[in-house]
Amino acid sequence: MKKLIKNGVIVTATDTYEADVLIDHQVVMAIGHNLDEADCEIVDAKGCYIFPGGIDPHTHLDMPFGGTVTKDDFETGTVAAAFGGTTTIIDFCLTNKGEPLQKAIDRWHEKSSGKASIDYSFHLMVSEINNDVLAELPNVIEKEGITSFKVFMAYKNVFQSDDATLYRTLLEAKKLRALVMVHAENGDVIEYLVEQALAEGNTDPIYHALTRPPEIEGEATGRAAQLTQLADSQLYVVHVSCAQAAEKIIEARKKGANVYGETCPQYLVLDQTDLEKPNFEGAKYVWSPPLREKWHQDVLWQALKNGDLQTLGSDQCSFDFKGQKELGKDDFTKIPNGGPIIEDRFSILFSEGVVKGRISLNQFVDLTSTKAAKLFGLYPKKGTIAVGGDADLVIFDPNQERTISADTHHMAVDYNAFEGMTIKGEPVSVLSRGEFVVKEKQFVGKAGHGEYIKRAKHNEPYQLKKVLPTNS
Ligand SMILES: NC(=O)NCCC(=O)O
Ligand SMILES: [Zn+2]
Ligand SMILES: [Zn+2]
Repeated sequence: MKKLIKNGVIVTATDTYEADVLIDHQVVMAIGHNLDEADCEIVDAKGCYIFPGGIDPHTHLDMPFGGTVTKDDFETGTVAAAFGGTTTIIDFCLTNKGEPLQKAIDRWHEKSSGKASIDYSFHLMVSEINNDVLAELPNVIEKEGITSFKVFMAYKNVFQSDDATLYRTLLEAKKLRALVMVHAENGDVIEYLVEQALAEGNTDPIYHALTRPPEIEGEATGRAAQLTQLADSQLYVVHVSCAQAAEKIIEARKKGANVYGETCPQYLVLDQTDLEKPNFEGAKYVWSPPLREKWHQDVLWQALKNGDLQTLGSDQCSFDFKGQKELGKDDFTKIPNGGPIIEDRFSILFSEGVVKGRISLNQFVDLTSTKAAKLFGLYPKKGTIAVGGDADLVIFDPNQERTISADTHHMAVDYNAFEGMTIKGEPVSVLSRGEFVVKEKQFVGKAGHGEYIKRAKHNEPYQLKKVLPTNS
């Protein structure tokens, strides 16, 4: 059924204006005033903003890590994402050395197919470059529409690749017009610092942060940026946590390099002292890169405001405290890294960013949706509100307040890292391709509604299907 959203204020990355939105055939059919109401379900958005659906470019759902598997899968993770105003996620497909890339991609399709209630796509981890991989990569782009490759510079003996692999991936990505993503930390030095800490009997969660100092992230970010310039390629640095890494991105961008950066809500709001919480509670705050001293937050906010960092990912990677985080009770290196954030990414940025005057309303949309759509080949199908684009919309009440809690969140985990934090501004209703997924704060979507999206190449527009006339 056609829908007409009336009385709301549309906000895109560039404009803020009052207009109604007519939805049909899954897309935005018209934007304006006095639109034809015939056969329409009328949705009143009075007092609300209408935002493009959030795009979370960094999730790990149903992902094996450290001998366990993330608690949220494509079913629970996408329900929680929808409650939080996110209508598209891009998840990381992990690969194994020696295994055909297609096999890994098929495994990720099996994990997600029929489960997601919002649209999704994949990035592909590249851990080695050899003739088999080189032969498969064009197919990954053409057949699967996977146009971003992830290289880990950390997690030694698990995910970590060497510099030659990163450099060769950058060269290949330039040729194929894909975007290379890096987890930028110096894994070799981390391994040495970890060995030292354990030898001295330092096993508490805080040592996770102390063995991964910010210089280690800054060094790896600078190295990746330099290799990108050498290859004349393009780079996206995931989960930037500190001033040292942000500085390297700013420096590279000033030289005209195609280097982009993402940060995450945890680095904007939480800090290293959380790792010192008693009764092993610090384990709830183990991310890589780790939480930093509080002053880094100001640098990250400034970088978001100035456009030096372009996106906000959640890095959703959730493990229960009981039974999963507890694996590292006697040894911080065994604490599974990551946390549950997919649900609160959008509202935390609104509350801490827009409400507190750190970023504008239009920057909020750019950071949570538009820039990711542009960088990852989804724009203008997604990432804005425009005729012909998918009707992925968030009806957002800027005055509603909520206190974040594991008792009320929709993620599958037994804790929330932002427990007790009050946020202002909440999605009321969320639509994915014209269908309500969340209506008046109730989940009304269904597993399997979410479609796998084959993306366009880096910096190329997604070719929209022709919009059908409203009476067809
Ligand atoms: N970030 C984190 O701690 N866990 C997820 C895996 C990764 O992104 O490095
Ligand atoms: Zn990472
Ligand atoms: Zn991640």
